[in-house]
Amino acid sequence: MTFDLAPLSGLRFSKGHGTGNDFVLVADPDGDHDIAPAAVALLCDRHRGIGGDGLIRAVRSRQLPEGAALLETNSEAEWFMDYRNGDGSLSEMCGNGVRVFVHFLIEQGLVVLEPGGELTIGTRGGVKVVARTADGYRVDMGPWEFIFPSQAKDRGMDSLVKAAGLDVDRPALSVSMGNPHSVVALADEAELAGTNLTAAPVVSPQPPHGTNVEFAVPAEPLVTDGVGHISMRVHERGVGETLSCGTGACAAAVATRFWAGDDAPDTWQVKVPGGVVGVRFFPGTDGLEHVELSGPAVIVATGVLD
Ligand SMILES: N[C@@H](CCC[C@H](N)C(=O)O)C(=O)O
Repeated sequence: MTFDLAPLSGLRFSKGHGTGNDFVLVADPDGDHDIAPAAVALLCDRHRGIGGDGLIRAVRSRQLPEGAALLETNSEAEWFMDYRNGDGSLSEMCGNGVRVFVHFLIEQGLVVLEPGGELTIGTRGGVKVVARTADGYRVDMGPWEFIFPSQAKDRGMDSLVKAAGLDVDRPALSVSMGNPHSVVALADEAELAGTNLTAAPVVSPQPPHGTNVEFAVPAEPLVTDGVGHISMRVHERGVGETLSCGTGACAAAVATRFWAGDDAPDTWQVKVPGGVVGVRFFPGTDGLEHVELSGPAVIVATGVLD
C-alpha cells in the first residue's frame, strides 16, 4: 500500500485494547485530522503500520455533522467516538472500542471520571452512557433488534452461513446492535476450534450493509448460578477474525437467550479468545429492552507519528 502519512506527521497516538480487540487511538478535539480510509488502513497494518483492528479518533461532537446532530437531543455528548475498521470502513458501533475510548479520554486528561461516575458520548450508533467500574467499564449499548424481524419470529433463524471447516451451511440469526451481526450456534468447542475464519464466512441473505459473523457455543449446562455462558469466535466486517467483539458478544447473548426460551437469564458471560465480557439485559427508560456490555479497557503505549 502506498499512502503518504506526511500530513499526519507529529500526531500523537495511543495503542489500546479491550479483551484483545486492539485499536490505534488519536485525540483530535477540534476535528483537524479527518483521517482518510487508506491512512486508517495503513496505520492499522500490523506489518507496515502501528497495527490494530480499528482506529478511534476522539473528536468533539460539535466538529462533526453526525455529532452535532446528536447534540440537538443530548447536549451531554461532548465527545464523539469516530470509529473506523482496520480496512478504513466506517462502523456504527464498537463495544470494546467504546470502553477503550473512554479510558483514552481519561488518560489524555480530556475528561475526569472516577469509578462510579458516568460519561455520555456520541457514536454513529447514537448516544451511549458509559459507567466506570472498579475494574473496567459498563456501557448501555441501547436496544437490540432483529435485522429480518418476520423471519426471526417464525423460525429463530433467518439466513445460512458457509464457513471453511464446517461440514454444512449453518443457520444464523441476524441481530442489530446498531451494527449488524449474524449469529451461528455450534455444537461444541471442537467445532468452534475447527472453524476456519481466515476467510469471510458467506452469509445468505446478507444484511443490507454486510455483517459481522459470530460462532457461539452454548455452555453445558447453559446456566450456572443464574448466569448464562457462551464461548464465541468472530469474523468482523472490515477486519477479519479478531480476539474479541463487544457488539458481537451482545448479539451472541441476544440470539442464545432467544433460542433458549422464556426461562433464559438476563445476565451472560461471553468467553472470547481474548478474555471474557459481561452482557446484561435490562428495561430501558424508553420502554425497550437494552443491552449492557461490561469489560476491561487497557492503554498499552503512546507515541508520535513520524
Ligand atoms: N470489535 C467491535 C466491532 C467493530 C465494528 C465491526 N467490525 C463492524 O463493522 O460493525 C466491537 O467490539 O463491537
